[in-house]
Amino acid sequence: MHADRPPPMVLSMPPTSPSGGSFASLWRLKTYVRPYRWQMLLMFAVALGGTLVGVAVPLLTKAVVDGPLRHGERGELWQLGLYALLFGLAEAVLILARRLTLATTALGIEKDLRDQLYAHLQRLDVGFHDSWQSGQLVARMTSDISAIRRFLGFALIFLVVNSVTFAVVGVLLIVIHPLLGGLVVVLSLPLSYVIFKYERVYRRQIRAVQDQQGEVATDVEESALGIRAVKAFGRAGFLTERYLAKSRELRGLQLTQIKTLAEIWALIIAQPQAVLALVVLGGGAAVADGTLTLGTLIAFISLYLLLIWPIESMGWLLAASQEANTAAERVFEVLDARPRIRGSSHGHAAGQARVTERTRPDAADGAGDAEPRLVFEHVDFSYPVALDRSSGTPILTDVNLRLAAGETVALVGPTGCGKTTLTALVPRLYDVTGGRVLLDGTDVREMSLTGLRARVACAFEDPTLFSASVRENLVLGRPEASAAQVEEALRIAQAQFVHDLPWGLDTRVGEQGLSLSGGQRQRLALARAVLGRPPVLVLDDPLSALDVHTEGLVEQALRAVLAETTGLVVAHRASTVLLADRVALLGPHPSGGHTVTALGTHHELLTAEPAYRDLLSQSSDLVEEGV
Ligand SMILES: Nc1ncnc2c1ncn2[C@@H]1O[C@H](COP(=O)(O)OP(=O)(O)OP(=O)(O)O)[C@@H](O)[C@H]1O
Repeated sequence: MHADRPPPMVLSMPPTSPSGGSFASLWRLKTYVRPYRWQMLLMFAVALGGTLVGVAVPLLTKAVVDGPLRHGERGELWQLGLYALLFGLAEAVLILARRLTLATTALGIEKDLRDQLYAHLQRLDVGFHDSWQSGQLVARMTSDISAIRRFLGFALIFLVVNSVTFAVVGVLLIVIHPLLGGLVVVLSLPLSYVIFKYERVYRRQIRAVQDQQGEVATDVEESALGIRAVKAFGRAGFLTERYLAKSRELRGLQLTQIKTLAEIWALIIAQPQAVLALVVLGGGAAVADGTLTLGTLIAFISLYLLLIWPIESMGWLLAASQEANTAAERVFEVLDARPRIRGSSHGHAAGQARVTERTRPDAADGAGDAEPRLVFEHVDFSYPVALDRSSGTPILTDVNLRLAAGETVALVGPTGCGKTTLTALVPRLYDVTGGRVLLDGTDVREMSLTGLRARVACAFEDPTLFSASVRENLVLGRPEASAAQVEEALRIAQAQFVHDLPWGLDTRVGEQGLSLSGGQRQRLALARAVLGRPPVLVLDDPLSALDVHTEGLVEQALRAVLAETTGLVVAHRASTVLLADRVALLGPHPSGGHTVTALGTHHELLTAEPAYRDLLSQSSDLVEEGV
């Protein structure tokens, strides 16, 4: 890595050095090849058939030269000519069959691998995605998988076919003329050694290129997604510089890789030509001496010429194999990552594994004696800073909070104190590192993920809309929602503006669709969360992007929703705080991280907690009202 290179935009990076044996990762692809084994076998058989037919032609030539030509027998010539024609036709048909099977097989394996990688990425937890650059994942899904397809559909077949050609032709050459044949075989040994040496160097170089391609893809993606910020802050120049530096580095790495490849190719091309010159010289002398027939020399040279393309293509084939091996290595790095957040295999709904009286947190943490719906019990949390390390700096320490059914609690605290983090523990975007979160008495880790997420709906601070219709975006978490439920959710979130969009609820929004304002997006995200009236609603500053008038209307409707559901609401603004029955104030914990330092109604905290008053001091109307 260059010293002047900017630090990565992620907390940790996936492994970047090659691991395992030379072709260890390619070998692991066998599971994906197995369903296509018959097609693969057919491909090998057809390719080998084509090669053997090709080998037969020089032998036929020898028969023609040493037989009919030498003895002037025309009848035999016609027969041999017919054989040559049949062999030629057979070769053409076999090549056609190979190409047709190859396309469907290789594309089928590529699709299976890509589909599985995509599904795996969806299964992996948020912590994994936090620590991987998205460009690296995109590069693995696209260019790496294509490199694997090229290998399986072409390089692998020819590696096998070429090896068989070497063996068959090598034996035939020795049989035809042991001395010349032996010379050809012995002279090919140093070349094999040099190729083996180069292969290790090339492997490292190709991995560096592929990783750098991921870096460049990340830069392109970031600047495309963040184009508004880039323009607004006039940072296009800075980002272009950063991109150019990475692009230059990629070019440098590619040039080094090409230089290595060029050296291997030069050797691979020079060696057979030099051997051919020796064969022509030695063979010519033997024919002149009468120790070798002309037909044998022609057959020998024709057979040797059959080896030239396989030898020359070895450079390309080895390069393609190495590229595919490192590509497979990079794909398996993702496939091998295990989701750290999994639903319980029992998949039971709330109700089992109830909290005993002994383990219940203090009643002072809220919710009185009623059976609490949502409980944070001695919760600790720290973000995993690296894939292989389990914990970093504590963010939350010993958080205790109980929310009764139907109660709404607002989370208030200085910026960066962990409010959003605390809400993310409910739908298990992250798992607690200590303590537990209970929903209706069941540890959320003991529930099935589908069950849990059907009971908990969230609206995040940054409302993400997908490239899909408004309706598809709305029913994301509840595909079964009725039209009436969608309408109700739109009313609660004051998002009826969607009916005025060019195609109403069918209008495409998101990245490739119509651009919506921040407030509009926030209202859609809110409608998505309240759709189907989930038992637990987690809202991260739901009113932040709304104008005063809309805010009032949303607040009113949301109040009605929150009266019937249990709500955990991150509040930065005093108006949001007023949606809640009680407020949990987050502040520093003596042993690091943040915890709930005060709990009570808005008015209680205003009177008793100077820190709370300070935090809300900007909303002076509420402070005055409270006091
Ligand atoms: N994905 C992440 N990986 C590592 N650290 C994170 C991650 N997300 C947040 N943090 C860190 O955790 C801390 C708490 O962040 P969080 O977003 O929960 O705070 P917050 O109270 O919601 O802040 P704000 O009021 O500004 O929205 C911050 O120090 C932040 O840098």
